[in-house]
Amino acid sequence: MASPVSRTVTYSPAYTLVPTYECFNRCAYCNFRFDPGKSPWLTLPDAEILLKSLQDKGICEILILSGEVHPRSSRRQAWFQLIYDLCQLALSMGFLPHTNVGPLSCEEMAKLKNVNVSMGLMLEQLTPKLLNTVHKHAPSKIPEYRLQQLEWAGELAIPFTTGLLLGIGESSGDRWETLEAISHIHQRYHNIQEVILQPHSPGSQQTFDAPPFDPHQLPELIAKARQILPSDITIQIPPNLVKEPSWLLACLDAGARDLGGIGPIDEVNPDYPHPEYQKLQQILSPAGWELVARLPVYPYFDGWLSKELQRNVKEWRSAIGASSLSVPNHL
Ligand SMILES: O=c1nc2n(C[C@H](O)[C@H](O)[C@H](O)CO)c3cc(O)ccc3cc-2c(=O)[nH]1
Ligand SMILES: C[C@H]1O[C@@H](n2cnc3c(N)ncnc32)[C@H](O)[C@@H]1O
Ligand code: MET
Ligand code: SF4
Repeated sequence: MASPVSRTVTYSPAYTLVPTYECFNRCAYCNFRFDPGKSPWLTLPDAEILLKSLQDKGICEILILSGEVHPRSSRRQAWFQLIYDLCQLALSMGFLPHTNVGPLSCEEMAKLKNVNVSMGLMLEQLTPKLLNTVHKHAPSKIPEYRLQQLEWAGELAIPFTTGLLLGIGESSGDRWETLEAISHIHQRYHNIQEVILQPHSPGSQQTFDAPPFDPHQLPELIAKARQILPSDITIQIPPNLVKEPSWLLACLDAGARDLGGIGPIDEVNPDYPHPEYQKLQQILSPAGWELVARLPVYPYFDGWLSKELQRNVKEWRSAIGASSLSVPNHL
């Protein structure tokens, strides 16, 4: 008898709030950033208006995604406070925040744990050679700093999302090393909920002149990642960056089980809109996959959250159980 195979693929109905697009780093592949001081910051009243318009629309996750203010800048404290306040506001309105705003101090991380159900930071690639190329002007991308974030998240018991950015000048050996490093951290702290395998996708703003990561290479990479990563880490692939239906299905066959946060705009890759829910269903259903909404925190981490956060999470889990989330209004 064939062994039973789970045919469920998940996604998170999400909306992205951007505290600021300004960033002191200049990653050569970035289509998001503005120079410091050249982009207004989101205000709390504007965020509240935005969030109000999202209530009762099936959106659960608020992804807080930001450009970065230098850790030693006199504006760092105000930047951090805005992020904290946005998370608190989203929570008070019933949403579940997930913050990915670049490297944080251990103290900043500890504070954000109180207002986030999970957090994230892409490890991207561990090889230091990228500091001479795409990350030449991006001090936040020093690999050891980023690895340390994963460890601090472990020490602080924060459910964490990380991932690899593919096709930015790394070799396949570099990819295995990065996956192995994630695997080691997870074996020590058991804090990594998912790993995103993100194909570099050129946009209209970037300076890095390289082709997109060839999605045809993804299934083999996913299969290898599945062997390296512990089985309780989910592999996520962004469906807007793997356009071809047959390749999306090949990625699932290879072991990917999550499509990440899906919402009206992919702020990181604005030239690649997220597919509509119905479109995804049309691709997945005939192949026997069921597309199921999930929360930004995986169930086995609920116990790591404060009682207050657990209350919000519990409500969303029963809403999902009643499948009121299966077709978000905005998709
Ligand atoms: O729409 C996007 N969501 C991105 N997300 C959102 C992500 O899919 C969800 O927030 C998590 O799966 C939690 O539900 C990220 C989250 C991280 O923690 C780290 C990196 C990313 C990258 C992206 C991204 O490029 N585009
Ligand atoms: C939010 C995450 O998105 C990734 N990121 C930044 N720019 C691009 C791009 N052009 N294509 C794909 N991913 C990108 C970075 O790894 C960042 O950490
Ligand atoms: N600046 C952060 C990083 O690169 C998150 C947003 S990137 C558009 O990790
Ligand atoms: S990828 Fe993130 S860190 Fe790099 S320039 Fe863009 S916003 Fe800044």
